[in-house]
Amino acid sequence: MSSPQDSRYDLDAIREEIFTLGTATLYEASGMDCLLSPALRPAWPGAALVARALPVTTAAGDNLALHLAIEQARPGEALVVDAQQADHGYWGEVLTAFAQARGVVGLVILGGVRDVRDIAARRFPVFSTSIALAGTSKDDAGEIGAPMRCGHAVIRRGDVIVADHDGVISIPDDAFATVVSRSRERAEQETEYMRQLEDGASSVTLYGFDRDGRR
Ligand SMILES: O=C([O-])CC(=O)C(=O)O
Ligand SMILES: [Mg+2]
Repeated sequence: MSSPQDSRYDLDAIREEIFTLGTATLYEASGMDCLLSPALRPAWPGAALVARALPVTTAAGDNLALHLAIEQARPGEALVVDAQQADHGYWGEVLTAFAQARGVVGLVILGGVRDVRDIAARRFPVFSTSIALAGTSKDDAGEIGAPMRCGHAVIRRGDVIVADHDGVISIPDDAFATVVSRSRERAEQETEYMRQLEDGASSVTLYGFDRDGRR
């Protein structure tokens, strides 16, 4: 299993470039089924995340697994949680403070969060399917670290999670270097397209069509 320790890819060195490339470019360049649910949205404007995934599954309406997962997480990991998309406040300021103290760097949760003003003040990146007030029980230990399916993507511990204003993707470590280099090429090509469009070119011609829409 890959992990932050044995990874070949230094995410810290490339984080700013990944934020600039963005999930839309990384996803298109990957050619992979690596999209998590489009229902996942940032809990505060400007939240962005590049980190190693620690997959977690909770019972609906129960957040004990999140407390346990923070204890088990390695610094630099982000929790990627299937909380059954239930509208409960599984996570808030208390868990954010605990996570930050342990070096956990973000949260992606198919479920609800609360205390978003305080989470934003702490600059802790959170992506959730809802903002929800309802509390949770603490009865079920859930599953921590096991591979997790989300849409067409399967998320394993140590996969690279990228999340921003456009969405959330998950890329296996051994594919990440190729995805980044293809993304750089794609971004360069789009910069050139933009230059030509601003000079009066048409996207119809740039994409290789004639005026009747034929290639
Ligand atoms: O208390 C909870 O279970 C969730 C929450 O609001 C917090 O972490 O602050
Ligand atoms: Mg709270």
